[in-house]
Amino acid sequence: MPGPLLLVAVAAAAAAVLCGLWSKRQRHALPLPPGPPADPFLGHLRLMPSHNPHETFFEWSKQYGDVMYLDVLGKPVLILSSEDAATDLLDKRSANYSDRPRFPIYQRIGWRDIMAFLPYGTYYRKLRKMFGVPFDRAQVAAYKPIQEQEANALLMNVLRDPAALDTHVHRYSAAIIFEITYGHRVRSHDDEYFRMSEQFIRLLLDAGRPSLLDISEHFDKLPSWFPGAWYQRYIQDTAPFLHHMIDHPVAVVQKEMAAGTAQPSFVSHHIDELARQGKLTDETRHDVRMLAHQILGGGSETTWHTVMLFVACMLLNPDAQARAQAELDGVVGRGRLPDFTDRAALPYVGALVQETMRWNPVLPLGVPHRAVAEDEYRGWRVPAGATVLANAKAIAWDARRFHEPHRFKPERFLPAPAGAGEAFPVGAVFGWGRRICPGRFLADNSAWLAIARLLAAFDSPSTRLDSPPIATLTLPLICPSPQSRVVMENPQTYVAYRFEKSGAPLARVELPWADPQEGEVVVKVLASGVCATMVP
Ligand code: HEM
Repeated sequence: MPGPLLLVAVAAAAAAVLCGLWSKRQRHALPLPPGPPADPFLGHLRLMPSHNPHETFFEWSKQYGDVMYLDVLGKPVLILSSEDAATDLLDKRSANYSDRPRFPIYQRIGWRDIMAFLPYGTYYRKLRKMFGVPFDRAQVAAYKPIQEQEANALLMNVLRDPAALDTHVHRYSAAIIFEITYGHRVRSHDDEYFRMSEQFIRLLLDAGRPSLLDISEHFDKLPSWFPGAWYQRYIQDTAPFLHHMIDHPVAVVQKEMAAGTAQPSFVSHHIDELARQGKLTDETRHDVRMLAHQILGGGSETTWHTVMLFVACMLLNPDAQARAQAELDGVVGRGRLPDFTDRAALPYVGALVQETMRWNPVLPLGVPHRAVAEDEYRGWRVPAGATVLANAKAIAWDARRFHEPHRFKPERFLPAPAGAGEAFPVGAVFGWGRRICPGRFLADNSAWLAIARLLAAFDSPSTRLDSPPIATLTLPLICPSPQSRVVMENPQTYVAYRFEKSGAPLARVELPWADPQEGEVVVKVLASGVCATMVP
């Protein structure tokens, strides 16, 4: 005879199973979230925008709401266009929404084990743990000297060749990553690693951005003549190069470690640690290689685009630039460059960095998540396997959270009464739940430093490139004394100096303020960068 406790347990289990079946059936009967009218066979395929899908989704969300359903060749896609919906599903229910859809192109070019594209599971969690510690909030402080050194190189490069600003900013973001990851210092634009990262970006751009079609489960089944079959060449071109890019730098670190010349780095740390634990195998070496490559993939282009976006924002919003420069002048003065110790005293510059990130999120649809099991949300059914996209642009431009969201207004993030006290949309910028960007603390420091120093040293370089220099100075490139005293020839006009040596232009400096008074300008060429001071 079974005891009463066992009977109760069996009855409870049966009830739970029946309840589960019943609620599953009931959930299955729920309607799908709203969306534009679909074709009976192709679903929304023909409506799918090939360019800037986030803009189209943003427009659709005004009609269909913040939880929108699309069907792409039978694949369910959910678009979340509000902070509430994205937080409810991707943060609060992240046990179900931390998976990724398959990325067939990426898998074929060699990114099978790239953490950002891995399904949520044991292997992903292992890699995320290995990735996490060196980039947590406290640990990233160790990288500040690298960021400062590269910010100085950025200023010098902009000074020498302002027209190549984009390349200089790319070098800044890539060089930080290369030194942290492989202990490799980028010393020139011809650096082998920097060239590799340029070629990598070119390949991505040449091939075009993978579209929503590429994340479809059906991608593998598409014939090569199918519109958009450019991927065939893309895979051919990219795979061997990527292989080299993934393997080579780690092989170099291992050689240097054997020779005792390796600089401390993410790779050397993990190899040492694995060896110490007796776990250094081909398999774990592969993990380290893929993680190291992931740091560049996740961290370089995003930071580069953030800084370039800042330049665009300054060209469009000179008042915000002037206000940030006034704050820098007041706190830092003009005799040195800002550094991390000034950060807390520069609230407007901090808000300006945040507003740059909000105004045009670098990843406007984030990275897709995937619902593992069927779910119910606000009375709608979310099918198992649905791709879930958070529309960062719609969230960052939500008029219920941000006043005049289309306008660039750093002060929105300043606490009242100085500003509107609005909350920075972390999710829209850095993602959600267990998949939130693990490089966000490093990224935040890199973006802040580059922006603060560019503001301190230059005044919209790209707008002033065409201004003819009004004074030509002859200075050696590296000044023998740290200070060179220069008298301005025409103080009323905009200041642009060309440094020449033996008649050949070496560099041109544009001083960071627009209306100098009459007097002398002291141009300091410091080991740590360039700055200039007005002497009344
Ligand atoms: C301003 C710069 C950056 C922005 C805007 C940014 C943004 C993002 C976003 C939106 C995601 C997707 C999160 C999600 O799935 O919900 C992501 C993922 C990721 N980011 Fe960043 N990121 C930046 C810099 C970095 C840096 C510097 C690193 C490396 C040090 C990095 C490494 C990664 C990795 C590894 C992932 C994948 C995480 C996962 O799937 O678990 N990112 N990032």
